[in-house]
Amino acid sequence: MTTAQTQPGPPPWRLLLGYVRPHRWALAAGAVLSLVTGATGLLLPLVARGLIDDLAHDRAITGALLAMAGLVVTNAAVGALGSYVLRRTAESVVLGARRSLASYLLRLRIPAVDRSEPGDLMARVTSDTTLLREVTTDSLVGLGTGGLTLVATIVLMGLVEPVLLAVTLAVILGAGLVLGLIVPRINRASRRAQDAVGAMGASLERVLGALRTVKASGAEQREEQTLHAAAQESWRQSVRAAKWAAAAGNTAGLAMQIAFITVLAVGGARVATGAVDIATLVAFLLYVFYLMSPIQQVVGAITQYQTGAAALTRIQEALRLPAEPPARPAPLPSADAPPASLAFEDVRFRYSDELPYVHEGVTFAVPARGMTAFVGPSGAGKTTVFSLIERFYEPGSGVITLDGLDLAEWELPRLRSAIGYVEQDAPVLSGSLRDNLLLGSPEADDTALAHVLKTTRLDGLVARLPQGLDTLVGHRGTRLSGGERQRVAIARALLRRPRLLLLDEATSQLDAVNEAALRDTVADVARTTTVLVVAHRLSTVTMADRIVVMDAGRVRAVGTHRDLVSADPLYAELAATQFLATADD
Ligand SMILES: Nc1ncnc2c1ncn2[C@@H]1O[C@H](COP(=O)(O)OP(=O)(O)OP(=O)(O)O)[C@@H](O)[C@H]1O
Repeated sequence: MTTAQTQPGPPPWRLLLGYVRPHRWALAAGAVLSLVTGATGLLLPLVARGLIDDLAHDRAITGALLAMAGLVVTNAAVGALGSYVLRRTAESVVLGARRSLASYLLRLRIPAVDRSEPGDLMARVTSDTTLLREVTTDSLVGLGTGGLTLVATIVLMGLVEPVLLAVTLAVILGAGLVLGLIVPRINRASRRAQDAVGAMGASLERVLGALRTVKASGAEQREEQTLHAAAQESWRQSVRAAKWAAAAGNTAGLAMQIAFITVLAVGGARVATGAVDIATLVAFLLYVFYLMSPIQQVVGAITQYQTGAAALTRIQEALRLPAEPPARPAPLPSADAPPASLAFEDVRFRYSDELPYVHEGVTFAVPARGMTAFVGPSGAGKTTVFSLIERFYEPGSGVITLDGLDLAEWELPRLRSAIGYVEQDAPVLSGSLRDNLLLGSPEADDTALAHVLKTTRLDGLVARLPQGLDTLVGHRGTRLSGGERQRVAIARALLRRPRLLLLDEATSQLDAVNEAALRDTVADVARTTTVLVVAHRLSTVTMADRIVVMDAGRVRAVGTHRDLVSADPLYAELAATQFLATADD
């Protein structure tokens, strides 16, 4: 995915702190509860010593027993509570990351979506965010509690014997340098492992999105190889990360052993010269022993953080993709809203800097009300006209106006709420028929719904289905026929009572009866609103009020069917050869 090629941003921990900040008090409470659990654990030996003492001196042991029982119960209860609070906080951090990322992805600009793999984006929301869970608990809390203990122990060691502390710190510093070499390797391997998970998500999405074609092409085995290769790569990199993490843990352990031996040697020499007494050396060695646990904890936190940092970087990359500004949804046009007028003025546009221009100076004007058909050879830039009207892309130069106002001046939700758009492949979303119809107008009442079902001739289908409007249509509407999907898409757009209807006509899929009915519906709609159709049928163009003929990114002629057949050779040729004439033409 090309998000991986975006500029490096701020360090990932900043993003993590952003997600953790709303939960900082819960996290601190969890950390304090963990410390209290540790402290109550440390008290137990003392109470046990008192109990043995009481037994030896023939004293009543009830008090000591009660104290012990109380401590055990408190330790267990506080421990459980602490662990619950920490896990809950970690889940809340994951939730926050998922929500912000999901909201951001919905606002992505279409060019960013064009360059991304949906499966990889999905992996960033589902898999990468999950890794924040361990980072929050193990890394942050481990670093906090382990770091505090470490500093406290080092301060005490300094008070006991500064020279031996210097020796210990020198060994720790050496280990730190080795860790400095290992840690980036864990980060790199984790990053590659997560990228491979993303690649696997992308491959899965590609295969499952077109499983019928994959099967029909007998391509299962090749696709399987791609999926396996991604899974294998993730395994390989995770194993590599595990290898380096183990090396880091062992380096810390080894460093402590070396520190212990060095302190013993240097301390022994100092005892021999009388610089320190033997009791100081023993006390210092005990501290070196105590140092082990917080150091392991801090190193564990750092290595754990590397996996999280790799995930955070991937999340950050997705959050840096170009997105539309956040905006409140706009209300749909009222029933008496006037139809919109539209104009393109010398519009030049290309999909990206490396690609040739699709529009090389497109100019046309469409008055409010009536039907305008766009025709032209495949690839002439007709659908692109619609994409620019919806502001999925911005023109390189020239002006597009709706109601005389530059599209750039329109608030995006208000612009889109004025438009009903039926894409050529009429996408239907998984869910019920009702969900699909109400997608763009959740407030539409039953009367409006019934009316639209009738005009798009879906009423018969709904009546036939046992669950009626609540029938599930399957992933991408696979349980509907192509023609039904088309009519659902048109019904969805009509329910919005658009001031401008954009209809990218499918090249096939409607039978003659339904097509004639829809043609009547569109003609009806065009009496009250502005309708733009990318036309592939002669029956559509013959009823259009005006036809815009596009070729090679320019408008070559505008007129009625009758005018153009005689005036424009390309149109005459298209009319004769390319339009799909229907039974009743
Ligand atoms: N998202 C995109 N990224 C890059 N190029 C694109 C994109 N969409 C379309 N194109 C290219 O832009 C050109 C115009 O496409 P457009 O879909 O507007 O053509 P069209 O006239 O509607 O064609 P058809 O009648 O076949 O639907 C084509 O050459 C196409 O390959």
